[in-house]
Amino acid sequence: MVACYPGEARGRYLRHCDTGRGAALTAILYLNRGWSAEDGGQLRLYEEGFHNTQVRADVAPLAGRLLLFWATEECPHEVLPARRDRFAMTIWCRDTARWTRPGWPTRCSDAPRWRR
Ligand SMILES: O=C(O)CCC(=O)C(=O)O
Ligand SMILES: [Fe+2]
Repeated sequence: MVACYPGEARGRYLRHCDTGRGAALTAILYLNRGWSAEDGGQLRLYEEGFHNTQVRADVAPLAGRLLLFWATEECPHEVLPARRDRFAMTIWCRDTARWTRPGWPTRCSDAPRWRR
């Protein structure tokens, strides 16, 4: 999917998790040349937990930047208001093994964790 967040309307996407898309991983490629901090539109990542408001990181949507994160409650996120048109190409990577293999974790908190 390619999404455009219109700058004129201060396009944004409120805090959510990418659950319900049948995906294990979200992959986003940003397409915005010459993006600066004043343009807003950062992807704000929160600490794990749907209601957790602690900010983990703000990521600028710079052209060529590829961002990967779990499409689970482990990675709540939102797109902050953009002040110019903001483009992003997203692929939700499915993991069919999750549904077919007995005992496979259905929540990332049950799976082996990345070291931070
Ligand atoms: O464009 C982004 O940085 C994130 C978009 C997003 O969260 C989504 O499409 O679910
Ligand atoms: Fe999302």
